[in-house]
Amino acid sequence: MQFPFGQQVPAVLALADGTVFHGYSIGARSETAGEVVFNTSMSGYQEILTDPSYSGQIVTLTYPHIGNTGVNPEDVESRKIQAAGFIVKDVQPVISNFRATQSLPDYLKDENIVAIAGIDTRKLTRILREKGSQSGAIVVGGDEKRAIELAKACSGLAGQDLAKEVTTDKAYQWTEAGWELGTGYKQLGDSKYHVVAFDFGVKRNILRMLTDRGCKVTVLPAQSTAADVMKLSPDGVFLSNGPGDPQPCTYAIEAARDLIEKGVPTFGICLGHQIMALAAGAKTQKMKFGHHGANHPVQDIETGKVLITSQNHGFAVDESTLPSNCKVTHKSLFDGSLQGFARTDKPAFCFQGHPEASPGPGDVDYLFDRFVGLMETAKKSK
Ligand SMILES: NC(=O)CC[C@H](N)C(=O)O
Repeated sequence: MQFPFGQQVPAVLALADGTVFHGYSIGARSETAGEVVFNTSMSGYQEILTDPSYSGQIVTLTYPHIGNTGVNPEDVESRKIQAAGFIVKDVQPVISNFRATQSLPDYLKDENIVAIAGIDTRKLTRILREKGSQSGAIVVGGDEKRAIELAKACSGLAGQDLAKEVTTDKAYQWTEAGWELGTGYKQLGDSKYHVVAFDFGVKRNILRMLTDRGCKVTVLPAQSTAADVMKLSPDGVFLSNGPGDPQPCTYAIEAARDLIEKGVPTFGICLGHQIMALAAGAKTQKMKFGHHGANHPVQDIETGKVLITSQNHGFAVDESTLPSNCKVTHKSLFDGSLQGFARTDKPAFCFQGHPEASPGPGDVDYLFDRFVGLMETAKKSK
């Protein structure tokens, strides 16, 4: 095996089923455990690492060459790396990108993230697809026994409320808009709407997509109540993405139910979609290996159009449990699972995938316009 960074620091990855992979460390010299999931995106490793929805998960990328474009301080979806660990096939020793300020391995080391390269990620992905996601552990130094022990001791994500772990401590205003070559991130111009966003682990690009559409955004901690939100007189409420199991987030389910009942225009993404479903009385369940990638086909049921979407979820709403005041708007063409629904009695809708992409295609960004449309209609009828 060739070690591209000179020094060979062995590392081992073990799965809870006892499978072991030997490779080399490209991050912190430590150990980590988490649920191992595979992501099929070909680019966007920095956005993936910093997506708070990956908290508690060790991510492996199916694309084999990672690190080619280095990292930069702009392409982050939150303030730090959130994934519990990282697994890749080959890390490139040469960085080629005009925006790069650091190599991926140096970034992983600086952020104290345990990561392994040089393993057969295709074999690993096949195991996860066939048997389903499972716990795993990476141990730098290569102690197989220790890695198996750690993997077996890691309990997985079902029943875990991680939204309250990753959320902001305090409310804050968000004014950063989309990125442009030459100028970088723009700032909010004139604002037309005030959106209150629940931070269950929100990705920054979601907030930028709202700012780009003239929304002034106030971000609130996950455990804020409907009364906290109403005090801010919002035109709309946004329920963010986030890690872990939606079911134990009872505080969020209750707040969402109250706000939707009051008729406040509401938009939910991913964990926010699951919370909106639970608030409506539907049920969620753990998926076998989830959806993680930037190339997932989803059908818009109203138009029949097929959209290529970004996805990152391990739980899903059971469509058969949706009450009659919810209509299905989107479905996955990979496995037929529910991807979006709208309330028929209230101005509220949600999407399981990631319309903000980052990384990924922008096929579903019209959902942000739909949210603005709901706020506009509500404003006019006031
Ligand atoms: N990206 C997300 O919001 C993920 C939602 C939830 N944690 C899941 O895995 O299904």
